[in-house]
Amino acid sequence: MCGIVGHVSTSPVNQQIYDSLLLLQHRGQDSSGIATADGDTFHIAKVKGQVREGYRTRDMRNLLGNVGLGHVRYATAGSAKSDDEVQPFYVNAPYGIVLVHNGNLTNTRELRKELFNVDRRHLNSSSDTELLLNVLANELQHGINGDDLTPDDLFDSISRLHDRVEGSYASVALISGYGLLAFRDPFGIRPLVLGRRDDEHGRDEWVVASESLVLESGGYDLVRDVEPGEAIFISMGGELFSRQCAVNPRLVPCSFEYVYLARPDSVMNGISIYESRLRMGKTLAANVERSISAGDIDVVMPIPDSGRPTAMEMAKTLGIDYREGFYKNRYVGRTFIMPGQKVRKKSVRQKLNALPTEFRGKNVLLVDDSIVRGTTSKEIVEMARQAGANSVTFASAAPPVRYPHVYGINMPSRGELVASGRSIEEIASVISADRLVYQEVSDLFTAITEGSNVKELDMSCFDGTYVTGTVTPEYLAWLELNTKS
Ligand SMILES: O=P(O)(O)OC[C@H]1O[C@H](OP(=O)(O)OP(=O)(O)O)[C@H](O)[C@@H]1O
Ligand SMILES: NC(=O)CC[C@H](N)C(=O)O
Ligand SMILES: [Mg+2]
Repeated sequence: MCGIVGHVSTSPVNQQIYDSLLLLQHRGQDSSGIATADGDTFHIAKVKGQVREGYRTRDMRNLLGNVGLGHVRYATAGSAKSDDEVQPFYVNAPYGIVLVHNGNLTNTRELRKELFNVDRRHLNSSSDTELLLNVLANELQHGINGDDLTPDDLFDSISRLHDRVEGSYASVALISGYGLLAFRDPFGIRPLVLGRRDDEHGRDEWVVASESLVLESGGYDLVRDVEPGEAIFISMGGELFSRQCAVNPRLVPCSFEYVYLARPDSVMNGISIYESRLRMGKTLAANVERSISAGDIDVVMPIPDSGRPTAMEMAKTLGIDYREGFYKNRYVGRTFIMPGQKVRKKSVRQKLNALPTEFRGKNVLLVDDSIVRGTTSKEIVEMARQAGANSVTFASAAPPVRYPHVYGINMPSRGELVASGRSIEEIASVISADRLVYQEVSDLFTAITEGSNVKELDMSCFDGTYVTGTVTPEYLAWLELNTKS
């Protein structure tokens, strides 16, 4: 679940991309990259770590041009540490293309072989994004009719790319001398929105981004979500073309965006993330009410940050005091998307601190958006007890995560998931909670989709059903053996 952005502007675009990436930081902290197109020349800057620390003034000065793209990475394929896998990726033919990608491809083994044996393309990393770019380049190379590249040539290439590539991909590419291409996989698993604003002379300026908050902050109007399977091309001069490039597009967005990944102030596929989290609180409160007796809970407390909206709504629905007993160190990022279990565990303690006055002698209901590996909940319950809590009930806005997430969230291995193969009582015992209450899968579906046009959701990590055909038991076993998180 990286963050991606593309800008087509009438003035230099470097600062706009930087600002957009800052707003998407919560989607990836491993590394970041910016590419701009200045005539026929690409300027590219790639940095490790977070946006604010990464870029130097001289990097920014070199990023010339009015068209460009950016990326913040949370590695879900290949390695978070490798310099070679920092996005964007570049190929010099045809034309010169740079590309950024949010998502995860699930037929990488087949693509890798095909690209080498049939297309004779060299791949220099274990990143799936490099595969995606090379498929695009190959299809474009063989799909140009006449001397000039037309939007139709581009869209035909994306149709062929959809035929070859499986998995999730929201992507933005710059094509040297031509413009900016954005496309979304045929299930729209990962998000992408389109925005427009007028410059001071009334000319169009465009943005595509993973989340709508980027648009609001830059003064863009939300035009719409890019449709599943659709490709959008914006020429260097700001003319927009679009086409549905998939044969059977179906909107099946990732439910985990609503649970955890996206910022609450974004609207995704027409659904406000914040409001969906409030609805999760309502349904979860009903579940808690069914499983506890009066007096079991004195206060409702969120696990900052992502547990907040759900906890607030739960407190209101249950008619119990809402208190903030954990104080967050704002300088520690999101722990779940950090690479490596050791650093994740250490960071939970660095990030959250318990205020004993809020815990002493109280029966607390701790609310989080999800329990994945159990790293956070285990530490938090222990901290609540050390701070003097009388009893600890834990509630999760997401149902038990029992299956790998293969579409761009780093949970490829069942063995790591605390809920895999365990009953709810067993999970409660692992995290040392007195009681543990989970959201029901059907309630989560309703909470996310209520009042919207979204009819299906990818809930694979909760129910084990994968929308793309290549995710077989054999693939999952291979993934488990071949990925380290
Ligand atoms: O069971 P686990 O493997 O620990 O994963 C789940 C936890 O990780 C996330 O928090 P994170 O610190 O990443 O971000 P946040 O500040 O947005 O809550 C999420 O909100 C849960 O608290
Ligand atoms: N989280 C993502 O979207 C990551 C994109 C890509 N799979 C990578 O690892 O770089
Ligand atoms: Mg959290």
